[in-house]
Amino acid sequence: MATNPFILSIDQGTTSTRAMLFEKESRCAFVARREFPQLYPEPGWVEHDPEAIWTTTLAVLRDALAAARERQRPIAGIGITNQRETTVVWDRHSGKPIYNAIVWQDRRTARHCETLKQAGHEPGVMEKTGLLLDPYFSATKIAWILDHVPDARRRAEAGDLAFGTVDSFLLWRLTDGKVHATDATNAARTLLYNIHQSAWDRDLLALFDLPAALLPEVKDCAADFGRTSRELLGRSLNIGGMAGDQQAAAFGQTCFQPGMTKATYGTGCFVLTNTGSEVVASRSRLLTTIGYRLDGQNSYALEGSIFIAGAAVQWLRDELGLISTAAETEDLANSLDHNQGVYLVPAFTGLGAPHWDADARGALLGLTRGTGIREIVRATLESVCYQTHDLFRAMADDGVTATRLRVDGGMVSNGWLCQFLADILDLPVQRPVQTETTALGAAYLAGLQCGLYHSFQDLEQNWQLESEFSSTLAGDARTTLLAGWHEAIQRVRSAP
Ligand SMILES: Nc1ncnc2c1ncn2[C@@H]1O[C@H](COP(=O)(O)OP(=O)(O)O)[C@@H](O)[C@H]1O
Ligand SMILES: O=P(O)(O)OC[C@H](O)CO
Repeated sequence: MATNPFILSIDQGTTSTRAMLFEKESRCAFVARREFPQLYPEPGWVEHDPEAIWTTTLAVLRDALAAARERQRPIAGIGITNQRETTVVWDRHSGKPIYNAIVWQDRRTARHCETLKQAGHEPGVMEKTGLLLDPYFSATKIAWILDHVPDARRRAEAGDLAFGTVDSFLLWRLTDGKVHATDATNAARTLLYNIHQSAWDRDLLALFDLPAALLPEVKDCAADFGRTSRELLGRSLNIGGMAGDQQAAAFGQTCFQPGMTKATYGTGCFVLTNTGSEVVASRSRLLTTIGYRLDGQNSYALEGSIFIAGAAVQWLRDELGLISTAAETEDLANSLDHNQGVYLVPAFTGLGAPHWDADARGALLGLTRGTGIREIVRATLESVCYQTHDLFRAMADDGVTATRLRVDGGMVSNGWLCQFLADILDLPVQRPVQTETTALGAAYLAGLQCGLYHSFQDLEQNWQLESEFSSTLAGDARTTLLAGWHEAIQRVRSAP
């Protein structure tokens, strides 16, 4: 292996695409980032143009390769991590998508899911996939495309079309159509993959009326995913790591032992607890998912998914105009001793775990004549912490208890948020030095595959604590705050 190489990570997220160069010891040496348009063709629909996903990926990749060249450093391998569940169907011959990418947040298939639920299919689906019948996941999105794009179903059955989550689509393009593959963590979010047998499931394909010919091969998270096309990048680089972004973040946080838990605060918030080789079937409407697969062995996780976290701060900035930057929220929240009884329930796209109430809508409660910007901002940050608390309570009901929480994502630069989180969870909250853990996790997977790392210990020694936040709140104050929150949640539920 060449000396002192970088690992290149592609992080294709919901609102932007990033490429980063990592040093072996986890320092990020370079970041390129491009945003791309969010498309809302109808209420409740969210789409991306797959060509925008592709062109932003190519642009950030080229920037990262130029940065490595400038520093005269080789690239050991590429890791890919991605927004999960988002669905692309493309023509195998031309490589062109036949419809826009239907994004994980899209609710257009709510009725399809409801029909399947009414017919009693949810318990069987949950048993095999660890997921619920919700429009969040890929299967009903694929069916929608086949049912609405002329001739798509026939072409799918003839083997002319390919389905992939964003990782697969990018891999196909990067390898010039040579590789149609995904990894176990992304496959586990489709509603078509049996997480016990580690195989696409024929009965699930029949239930959603989807031909197997659409599907990619499923690999380990550290595996030979092929090489980048020389025509495309001028270099043939090994793609050796792949994982959905939340699983990659848990890997980047080195949550390798059962019980270790991370929460990533970006657009949404996703809490994952490692459950090791044990598949914990949630009784509390959390998701069971594959945390990572290495050497053919699954490590499982319990997941709580909150759809709106940082997006609520963006709403304060862009829709309400109450702040001009997200960072201002810290001082505004800090300037109050108490929330003054004001609660925001940011159910802008319904409620995720553990409620899964697609029809709930947001509300601001407890307003008085004295309520101002500071109270609303504080209620917004508090809502992110209360939602996390509800996930932890659900996990505890499932017999999974965390003793501390590792946090990452754009929001955790907000120290007030981290402190309130520790107060409400009554748990130590640990913020690492490297909070770009999603991209780092993909880099670690690629680094394991190319032999830059040899064991989990190599990765664990990279993890460094930046700050630990511990609860300073008295128990009865916590109980009172949570009682106010739960009353607010009841007020917005569509069917309490
Ligand atoms: N200091 C801050 N306080 C509160 N929220 C913040 C702060 N900085 C960023 N955010 C929020 O974090 C989100 C960005 O995080 P990021 O991890 O980049 O998200 P994503 O990868 O989902 O696009 C935005 O929604 C933004 O509003
Ligand atoms: O792109 P992010 O960071 O908002 O993450 C999206 C999740 O993967 C959706 O499940």
